[in-house]
Amino acid sequence: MIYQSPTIQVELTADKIARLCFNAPGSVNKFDRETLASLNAALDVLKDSDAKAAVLTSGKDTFIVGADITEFLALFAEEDAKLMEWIAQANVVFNKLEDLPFPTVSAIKGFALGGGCEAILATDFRVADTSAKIGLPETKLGLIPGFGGTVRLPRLIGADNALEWITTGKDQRPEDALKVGAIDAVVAPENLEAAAIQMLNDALAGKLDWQARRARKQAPLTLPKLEAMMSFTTAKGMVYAVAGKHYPAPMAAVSVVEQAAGMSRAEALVVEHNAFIKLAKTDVATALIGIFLNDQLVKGKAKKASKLAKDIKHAAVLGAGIMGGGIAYQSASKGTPIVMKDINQAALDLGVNEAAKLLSAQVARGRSTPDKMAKVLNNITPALDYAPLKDVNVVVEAVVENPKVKAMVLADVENVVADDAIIASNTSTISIDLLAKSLKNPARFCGMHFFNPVHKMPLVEVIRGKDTSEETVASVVAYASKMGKTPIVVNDCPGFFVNRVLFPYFAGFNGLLADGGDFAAIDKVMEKQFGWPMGPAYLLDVVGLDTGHHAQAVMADGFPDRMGKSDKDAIDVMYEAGRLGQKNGKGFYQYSIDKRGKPKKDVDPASYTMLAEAFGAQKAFEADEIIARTMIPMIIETVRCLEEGIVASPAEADMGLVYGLGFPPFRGGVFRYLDTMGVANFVALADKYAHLGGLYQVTDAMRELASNNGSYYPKA
Ligand SMILES: NC(=O)c1ccc[n+]([C@@H]2O[C@H](COP(=O)([O-])OP(=O)(O)OC[C@H]3O[C@@H](n4cnc5c(N)ncnc54)[C@H](O)[C@@H]3O)[C@@H](O)[C@H]2O)c1
Repeated sequence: MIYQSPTIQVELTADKIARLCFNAPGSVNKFDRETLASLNAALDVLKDSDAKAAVLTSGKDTFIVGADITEFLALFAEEDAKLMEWIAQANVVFNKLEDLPFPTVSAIKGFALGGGCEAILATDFRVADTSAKIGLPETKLGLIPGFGGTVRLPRLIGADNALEWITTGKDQRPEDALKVGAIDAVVAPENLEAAAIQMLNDALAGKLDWQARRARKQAPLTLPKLEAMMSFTTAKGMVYAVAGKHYPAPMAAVSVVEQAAGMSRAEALVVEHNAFIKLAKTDVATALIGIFLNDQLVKGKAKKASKLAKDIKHAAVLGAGIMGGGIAYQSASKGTPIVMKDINQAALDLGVNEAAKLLSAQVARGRSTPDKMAKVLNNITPALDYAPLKDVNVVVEAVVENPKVKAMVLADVENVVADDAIIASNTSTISIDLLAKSLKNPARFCGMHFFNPVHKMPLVEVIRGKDTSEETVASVVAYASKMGKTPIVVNDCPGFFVNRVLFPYFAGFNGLLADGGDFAAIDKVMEKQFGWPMGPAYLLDVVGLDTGHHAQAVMADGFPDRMGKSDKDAIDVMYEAGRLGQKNGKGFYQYSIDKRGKPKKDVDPASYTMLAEAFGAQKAFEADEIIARTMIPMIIETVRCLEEGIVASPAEADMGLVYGLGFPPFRGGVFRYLDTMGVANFVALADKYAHLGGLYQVTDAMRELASNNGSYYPKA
């Protein structure tokens, strides 16, 4: 051993080949400050050793997952000079690696992402095994690569390919990385190090020109002027169309590569550093990094829960409708066989057909095989009676949203399943404590609230009733995770968490319409400016105005002071006119089917006439007022949920909003949004609208936090 630290060990073989192994304590390697410092020291030792060549490898299942994102928020809060010092020092280390006086190769398995990818770019050669996933995901965090990724990658694989990698941030499969020349070989895992060392021996024997390789990475990009102009202009157009105005990092990446194209390595790195620092200070980067960290926290909680969880080997779902069919598909495709029970053969056929359709689409896109598809379908057992449920570990009830039907079904189920089987309900509005009354053993019962469409929406709300046992909660959390979903645990209340905060937002929207607002104009502001995937009118049409109408009544019942209403609102107008939304082709908008068979939305003069009859002449509202009047009620209700312990932390609330409702990720969620604008500024804004009613009244605790200049997330 010629060098050893807690994160890196270097040994020299008899042939004088140095083996630099990243092997940090814990499950993965990452570039935290300690590892960077250690790499620096290891390279100093190597440089002065009698090594003839070096291979970089990992003692873990993966190579290096990237920089340590948990260090980012505190680091980025430092002043520019400090941040520049950190990034410049990191680049001294990566340059040192690239400039070693002998050939180098990376032996890559599993993830080599972000800083991990930038490390392999600094070696002369790269060999990956079939498990490798390589990429530069920094733009997904609102950043660009900062350890030379924007400099080395374009010089290695060409500007077009590099921009695609960097602006999409996607992991690349080894065969795709090989195709563009990002790596030099793909081998079976058992041959990885031998193949890497063979490459070094070939370089030492003069069969591979490692110096020429190195020189190319350090020289300016050779692109004819016209071609360069075309290439960067096209990239900018495409990137803007995909990323949009709210996500500046991908565009910044294109500009950096363009600006640095004719520069030496040293000059190009300075361009990269400056752009990195600018992005690191944006609210967007803070929000996206915050989401990453919150996601880790939620996943950590789920992992902890799995220790207390029952092993779910076999599941059942009651109801083969929109939700039941989706739940069956999701469970089966993630490896938990499921019985799908309905009272109606036609519904069962439809459920199985829907699953088959989703699977065929995956096969067509090359994401699955007919073999796998058959296996998943075999994992779904349609049933018209309860007999096949007697051995399942969990039952998810997803029958019609009717308390009486649900009570009956739950009681029946409890009589059929094993004593220790868990029973969950996918109800969207009915109190879990109320439903629990129909069970003999309410400890084994909780809510498991999926979102529509189940296969796409990442969130599952797990609702703890007052009698639910921790083992039940943990088991349902573990089952949701196994289904590939992100579970957050909330306490029981009308609307649970997500719908409880959504309906105040709809109330704000209704208020605007009652004052003459134009729903299409409101949708435009909320989509284009605030960043929601759909504005409130469109969302109501997609959810269904019957569902919206019903849920609104449940919320009014639960929170009469704030959500009770005496006047007819726009939801009532649409519902009473039989305009149920997308499902019957008419809601706020009207719908037809386009050439590709997708629903197409158009403005319908009839709905304007109806709204004008109910609320009088139209009035134009400024974008700021539209945002304030819809968002203030949602924000205050979210805060109330935290204060009442419905949701456990700002992090989980924000993940619920982002994953369950599509809250704009670049804003990070309600609590991040509040911290970014300043709680005091929000309170002042809400006070301006306080005359609009209870939903606009901030809580005492918010006011106190504002006066103490406090925040919901710890200040970095
Ligand atoms: N659709 C959504 O967007 C959505 C979202 C989240 C939660 N939910 C909730 O999920 C549940 C189901 O909603 P859906 O939209 O799938 O409804 P749906 O009407 O599409 O399906 C309900 C199914 O239940 C079946 N059913 C009725 N009584 C039954 C019984 N006794 N035993 C077995 N099956 C029975 C019906 O035949 C039908 O196939 C509801 O509680 C709803 O509130 C719906």
